[in-house]
Amino acid sequence: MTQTIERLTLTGQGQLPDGTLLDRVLPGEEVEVQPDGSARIITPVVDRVKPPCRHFKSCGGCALQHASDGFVGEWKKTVVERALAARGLPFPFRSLHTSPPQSRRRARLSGRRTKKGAMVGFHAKASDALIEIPDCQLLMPSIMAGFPAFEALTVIAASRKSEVNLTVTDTLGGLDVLVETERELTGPLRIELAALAEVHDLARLAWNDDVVVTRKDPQQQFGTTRVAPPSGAFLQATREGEAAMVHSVLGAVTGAGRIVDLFSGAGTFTLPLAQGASVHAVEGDSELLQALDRGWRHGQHLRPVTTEVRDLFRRPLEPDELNRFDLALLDPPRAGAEAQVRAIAASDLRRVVMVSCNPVTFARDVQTLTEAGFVLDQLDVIDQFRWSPHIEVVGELSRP
Ligand SMILES: C[S@@+](CC[C@H](N)C(=O)[O-])C[C@H]1O[C@@H](n2cnc3c(N)ncnc32)[C@H](O)[C@@H]1O
Repeated sequence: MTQTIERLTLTGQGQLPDGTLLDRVLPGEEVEVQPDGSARIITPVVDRVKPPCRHFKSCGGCALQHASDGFVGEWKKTVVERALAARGLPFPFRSLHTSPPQSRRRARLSGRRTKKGAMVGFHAKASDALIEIPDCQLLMPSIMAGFPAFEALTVIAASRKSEVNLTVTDTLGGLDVLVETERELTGPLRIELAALAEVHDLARLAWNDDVVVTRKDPQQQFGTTRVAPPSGAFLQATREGEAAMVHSVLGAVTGAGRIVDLFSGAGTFTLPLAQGASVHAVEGDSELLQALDRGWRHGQHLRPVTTEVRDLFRRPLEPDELNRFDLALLDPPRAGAEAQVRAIAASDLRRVVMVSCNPVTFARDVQTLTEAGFVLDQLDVIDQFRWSPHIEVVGELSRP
């Protein structure tokens, strides 16, 4: 029976009128559901394109390679617009950034031992099956060139029964690799791993919570300042996406001399902001703040930066603490910043910039602010997780 795809869900799956969810389809397409639950496309829409990566059908790393960039961009905009409309909020869209192919600078890969050696890749969607990705179109070429090292590490770290996780990050010094494994780090193993890092020219190699060797500074460039975040630390997914977000944030803070950067991480926004304003960076992870502080101390021509380790879900900055600043920037995790936003609503702050990776919690938090007199003035949509359903936004809010 031929049926028509009604819409895409937030996970990028196509939905039929009876609620059935299908992968790799687009709204308006006529399909037949196959006995294995996959879709046979009967009538494609014009937005359908040939997936650029040959692994797309099997690999779970991408969900939307069958759609044109134009379609994906419009769809991501619509997801944000609908999340805001559901709360009666406007969608003052200004710009859309889409990161290019082969630009992802951080990835969490899985590795497994095989009879011949090891395989490293992404999992198939919702499956234990591991897919090798020699022609991946997502990851930076520098990460693709690191696969011999990842495989050699997997041979050491994994057993035939257990998988290992490899968090790999492209840094200014080369690849930074964190191996998460059940195998314990012993003295002889440490020597073996240090030699492996040498052979493969890794910048840094960490084994669970231990840094085995730092051969080159695993730094990132935040504005004019270089920071070496801890192994496996959060980092915006692409340099291009980060640049677009920093550009939006800097454009939104004109004239603000004292800024509080909430959920600051290792200083992605703090340090570019510190080129023109004094910044108080607040974050729950002390190692990230130590890295930020070290970067600031080595930076040049920066205004004062202070740091504070604080759980902003349990102990948000109170209104009297917020009133010391001209503007608050927030970049919370997916759960949003409910408690912190309530405190901002009750403060005297008149300018807020919100960065978010979840349109649903973003809309909830914006609503709290608009109920306290704020207006969402403009919004930039950032697609740095290309070909995935993830969306980032930067919103600028003010109140008279
Ligand atoms: C989306 S990241 C943004 C980090 C930074 N702004 C950046 O762009 O690199 C969210 C940050 O919130 C921090 N975080 C998560 N839960 C927190 C909490 N309850 N209190 C304070 N910080 C928290 C994480 O450690 C992480 O650095």
